[in-house]
Amino acid sequence: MELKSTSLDGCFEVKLRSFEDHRGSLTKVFHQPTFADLNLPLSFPEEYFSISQKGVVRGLHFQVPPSSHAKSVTCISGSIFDVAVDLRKNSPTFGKHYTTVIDSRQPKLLFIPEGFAHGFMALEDHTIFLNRSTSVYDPECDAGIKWDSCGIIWPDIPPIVSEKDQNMPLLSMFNSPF
Ligand SMILES: Cc1cn([C@H]2C[C@H](O)[C@@H](COP(=O)(O)OP(=O)(O)O[C@H]3O[C@@H](C)C(=O)[C@@H](O)[C@H]3O)O2)c(=O)[nH]c1=O
Repeated sequence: MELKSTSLDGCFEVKLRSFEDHRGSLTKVFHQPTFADLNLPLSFPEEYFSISQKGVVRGLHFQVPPSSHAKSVTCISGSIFDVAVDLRKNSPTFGKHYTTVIDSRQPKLLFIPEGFAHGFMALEDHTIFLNRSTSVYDPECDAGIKWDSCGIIWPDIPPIVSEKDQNMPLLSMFNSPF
């Protein structure tokens, strides 16, 4: 695993190691000693995957205090256009975003610290997104900002968005608790 900085302080890409042979491949998404060496969190009490068809947009999500958390996200089938938005009021990059394509065929993680919103668009049918969070899901603290309110240039694919996400507040109207 190899850490790469992004334009947002504290948000990292982590290149994953794959072992390939005639059967296929094996890729590690978590290795505790390596995460410790890279100064990344070691405890991820909730982990899940979602399956999306091409064009599905999920986000931009986060949990507010006292249940805010960091995330380690990746794509294990298909590919995603992944986005992190800095919501830390005192950050020089407040309101700015980082985007990257995560392709399951060239696997990498995006590590998103507390104080960020996260979202993605699935670029292929049957895309599988894998998320690990440093605290469990807390519906009381589950929050978001509208996916198209942050100046992100999304891929030119008709977006499929849930009603919940379509009704999220605009970034400009959002009073960040971070
Ligand atoms: C996010 C989440 C949802 N759920 C439940 C609540 C709900 O009934 C159902 C679907 O939830 P959502 O519509 O919020 O799922 P989804 O839109 O896929 O939410 C995810 O979006 C991406 C962008 C992220 O960054 C993730 O952290 C997460 O917020 O799953 C959990 O039990 N645990 C969780 O961690």
